[in-house]
Amino acid sequence: MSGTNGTTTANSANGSSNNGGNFRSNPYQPVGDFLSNVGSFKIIESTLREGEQFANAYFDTETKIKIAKALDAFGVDYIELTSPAASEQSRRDCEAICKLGLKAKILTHVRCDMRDAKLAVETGVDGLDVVIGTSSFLREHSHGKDMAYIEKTAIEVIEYIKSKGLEVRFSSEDSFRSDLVDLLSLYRAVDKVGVNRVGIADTVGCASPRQVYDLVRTLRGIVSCDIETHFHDDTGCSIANAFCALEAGATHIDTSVLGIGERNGITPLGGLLARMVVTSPDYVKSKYKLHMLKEIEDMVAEAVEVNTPFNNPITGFCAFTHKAGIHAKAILNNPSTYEILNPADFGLTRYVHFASRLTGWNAVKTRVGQLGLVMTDDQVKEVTAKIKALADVRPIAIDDADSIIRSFHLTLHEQPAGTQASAPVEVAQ
Ligand SMILES: CC(=O)SCCNC(=O)CCNC(=O)[C@H](O)C(C)(C)COP(=O)(O)OP(=O)(O)OC[C@H]1O[C@@H](n2cnc3c(N)ncnc32)[C@H](O)[C@@H]1OP(=O)(O)O
Ligand SMILES: O=C(O)CCC(=O)C(=O)O
Ligand SMILES: [Mg+2]
Repeated sequence: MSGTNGTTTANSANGSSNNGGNFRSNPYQPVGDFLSNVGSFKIIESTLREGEQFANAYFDTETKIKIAKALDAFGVDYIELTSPAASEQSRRDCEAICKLGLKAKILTHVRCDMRDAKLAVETGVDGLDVVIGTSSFLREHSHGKDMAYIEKTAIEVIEYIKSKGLEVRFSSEDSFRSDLVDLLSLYRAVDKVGVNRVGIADTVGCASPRQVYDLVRTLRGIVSCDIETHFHDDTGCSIANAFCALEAGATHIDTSVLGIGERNGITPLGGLLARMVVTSPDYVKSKYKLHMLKEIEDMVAEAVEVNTPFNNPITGFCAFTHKAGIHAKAILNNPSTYEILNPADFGLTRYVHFASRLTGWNAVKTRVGQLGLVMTDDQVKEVTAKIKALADVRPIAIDDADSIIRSFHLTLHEQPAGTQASAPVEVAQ
């Protein structure tokens, strides 16, 4: 099929499948680290909790249900919902989603407060994600509680939730600006009373991958329960931080579709899976319906009235577009030369640009073939020069390049004018 911006779909030069033979080897799997969970992590999908905190988000019940069903079909392990303490409708929506009978476990996210916990356990959720800030910023300027109060209340709330037969996670908010000794002693205390998971949250997006690795690794040595992690993207590290957390022994990663959340959001579902499919292809491809990613992102983008960013991993409009001639030639020979992700894994197609001044003759040769025309290599080089000449004057579109190719071809064969098509040709792959 023809692209819209001077591109054409392309498989390998001989037209064979782009996934054959030696398409990808996997040198990225860390080896020799028995704590690493890069090949067995779980996703706590928080579009319907953290995502609702995105500035543009307003999810009515129908939209929440649609998103929850799509995430479930996609294969996420958990779906986290807004606290039922937030509003009466939030509570009703939580109950409605619990009644859908999804495969994913349904969690709701509550303050470390017995009133919130009591309300939440009545909604039908499988578990509660309990949170309280532990940094001095939050202890002084948010809830005003000291560490002794936090530990005592955490234990009460955890024991209460467990007494109701539900799963419970306890997380410190702003973990990376919290005192390490305080934090570890709090986690040790909640681990002792049987919490299912402890959570580390980079609430302000300040952590670097190395800091994440160190903290998770240290925590891994302190608690025996699972470790969940939550990374904001203020400094652009949310995917790298999630990856390092897994390498250090974290078991669960919080995501949201397109990364939506407070401020500029958290680890995006698609971006995380782009990272993880490279590291752990068998696990990721067998667990998640990767072909659904675009549809889910489009659904959420529409619901919150944003466009998918052009540079979004996997689904950005040019994520699999190759433009410069050097790239195009190699991609046409073997896509792995300039692609670490295979678009076919996501139900997508790659495009090779052939209408710019950076275009080389190899890309044009492929296009000539797609148009059903025959030229020698020297002739292709000549017509490539004509495409470049026009592209030096103004941006050119697919129609322009095709017209140049067709006109040139006509001159070669002295065909009468007027037989050339102006529209780009659909090319079957
Ligand atoms: C980092 C995160 O994303 S955490 C999750 C954030 N999610 C939400 O905030 C859910 C939506 N929130 C809401 O609807 C409201 O904030 C509510 C219903 C939770 C609370 O509303 P209000 O009682 O009106 O309080 P308000 O929002 O102004 O302030 C937050 C309150 O929670 C308390 N609080 C904050 N964190 C915690 C905590 N982890 N555990 C217990 N209490 C807490 C604060 O002390 C404050 O209570 P106060 O006014 O009695 O001092
Ligand atoms: O509950 C958590 O672990 C995270 C809460 C949160 O959204 C945050 O700290 O940014
Ligand atoms: Mg958050």
